[in-house]
Amino acid sequence: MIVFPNAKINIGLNIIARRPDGYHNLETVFYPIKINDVLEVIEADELIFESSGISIPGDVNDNLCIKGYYLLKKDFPKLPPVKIHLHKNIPIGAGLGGGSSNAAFFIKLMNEKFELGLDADRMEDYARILGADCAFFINNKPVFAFEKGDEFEPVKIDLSAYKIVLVMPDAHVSTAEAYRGVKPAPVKETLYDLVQMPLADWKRHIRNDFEGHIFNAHPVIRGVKASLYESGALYASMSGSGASVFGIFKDTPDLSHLEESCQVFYDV
Ligand SMILES: C[C@](O)(CO)[C@H](O)COP(=O)(O)OP(=O)(O)OC[C@H]1O[C@@H](n2ccc(N)nc2=O)[C@H](O)[C@@H]1O
Ligand SMILES: Nc1ncnc2c1ncn2[C@@H]1O[C@H](COP(=O)(O)OP(=O)(O)OP(=O)(O)O)[C@@H](O)[C@H]1O
Repeated sequence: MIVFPNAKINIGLNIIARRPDGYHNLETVFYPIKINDVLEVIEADELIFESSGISIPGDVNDNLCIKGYYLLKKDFPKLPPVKIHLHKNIPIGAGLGGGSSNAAFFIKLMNEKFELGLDADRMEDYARILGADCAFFINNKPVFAFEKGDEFEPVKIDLSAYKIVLVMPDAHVSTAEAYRGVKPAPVKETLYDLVQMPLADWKRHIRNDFEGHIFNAHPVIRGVKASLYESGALYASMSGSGASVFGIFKDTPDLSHLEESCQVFYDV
């Protein structure tokens, strides 16, 4: 069975408080975008993980698909071994939730392939264990997220009339690095209300709290955001913990001046 895990962007990201468990409470809006990996699972004699495309740093046993397999295996001991092939297109260290999406799609795939009978809520519960971003990808619809980013309220946002462009500069930011540098603060107005404003007003009201210190550490990312505004973006922001930056445009912009140093994904 083959599935196509997609990426997400964060529209707004406010880090509100540090939690006793070391994580942070936040507010964000997750919006799915059309940059996809390819994930194939077939039955095999032993558990095997292979990947192609962008190389994935770290130990194979830390791959979120393998972690997902062992998580399900604990509760479903009869699960047979599988061979997992992941073709990686979603940039890593990008704030696009690629690994998290792989984990959630792996759970959904296993549920369907082996008829585990899990409903969406139960799959979200498994996904939450693997990472804060993972649960969103179970339903994979635009949502306002709060707590660790793994509790949701539906939100009505439809950007289909616009062109979303995603730029990945030559910089990588790890999520842990991003959280280490941020000062949590309560919000004056909840993002849940702010995203209901007209898109033209987002620029003045909707922020990503990671941008300040990440832009200082990686000025190239600040430059990309400025370029997107200069090219006519109605709204532009770093996604999640970076390093990718998205712009929302009325019409597809000409970003050829960025293409030498950055990877540009049009109309995602
Ligand atoms: C930046 C975002 O992508 C925004 O959507 C997410 O908050 C990150 O979610 P994620 O990559 O799934 O995060 P996890 O893999 O669960 O955690 C990675 C590290 O990020 C930090 N972390 C993550 C989520 C959160 N609400 N508070 C945190 O402090 C913790 O230091 C944790 O050790
Ligand atoms: N399936 C996977 N795809 C990509 N990275 C994975 C995967 N499974 C585990 N990882 C690990 O996650 C790390 C990337 O996570 P990191 O949070 O730094 O980047 P990210 O792309 O911004 O992801 P996110 O937006 O989910 O936080 C990689 O270095 C890798 O070791």
